[in-house]
Amino acid sequence: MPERYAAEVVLFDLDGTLVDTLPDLTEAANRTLVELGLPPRTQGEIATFVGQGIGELVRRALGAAVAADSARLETALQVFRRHYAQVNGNDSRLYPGALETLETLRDAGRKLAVVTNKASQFTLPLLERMGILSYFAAVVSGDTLPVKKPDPAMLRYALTQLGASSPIAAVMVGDSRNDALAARALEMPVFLVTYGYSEGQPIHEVPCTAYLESLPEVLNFLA
Ligand SMILES: O=C(O)COP(=O)(O)O
Ligand SMILES: [Mg+2]
Repeated sequence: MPERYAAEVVLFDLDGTLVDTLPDLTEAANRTLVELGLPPRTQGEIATFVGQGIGELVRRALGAAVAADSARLETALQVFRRHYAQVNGNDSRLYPGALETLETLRDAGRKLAVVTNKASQFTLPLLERMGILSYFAAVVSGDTLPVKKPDPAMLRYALTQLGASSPIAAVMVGDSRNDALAARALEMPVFLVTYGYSEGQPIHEVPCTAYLESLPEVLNFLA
């Protein structure tokens, strides 16, 4: 029997954990690259660029040489925002079991929050479009605070918003080292899904409380 955690709060990462956003991120990135006269990227490449927000995604997609030109980088970011606003959600899908997991947690009286490095202009419409916005009592996005994960401030902010008594009363569920480092800085248990993006790093190299092959497995760890 695994150890069980009496979490009053469950914090969820978004991209690669709740929702497979890679098709739309790839489409927006490639529309951006083509518009700028640069070669498109494969979905596999883009997967390794996701995790630290759209600024990092665009910088990595451009490549180091082009991204070193700050004016081009800024233009590319604006172009990406325009394209992603158009496609955000078109081909994104909830991962198997995500909806059922949120339902079960809510029905058990736990408070849920999204803590994502995705910019808020994209986070809220995506949650709405996936039909899951109403499950969350708080949504902390990549531009809500001056810092992003792995800085633990985003998690702390979510706990404050939910009125959680302490980080020990919460667990985090994510797909990358950014999630793991942020949670571990607060000594919060952290579960990593093995189907996400993990910025191209083998997920089993990232220390965590336990790995989840599917989202509903988190229920086995909650008291
Ligand atoms: O926007 C990103 O790069 C990743 O977002 P996430 O924190 O929901 O994985
Ligand atoms: Mg993620």
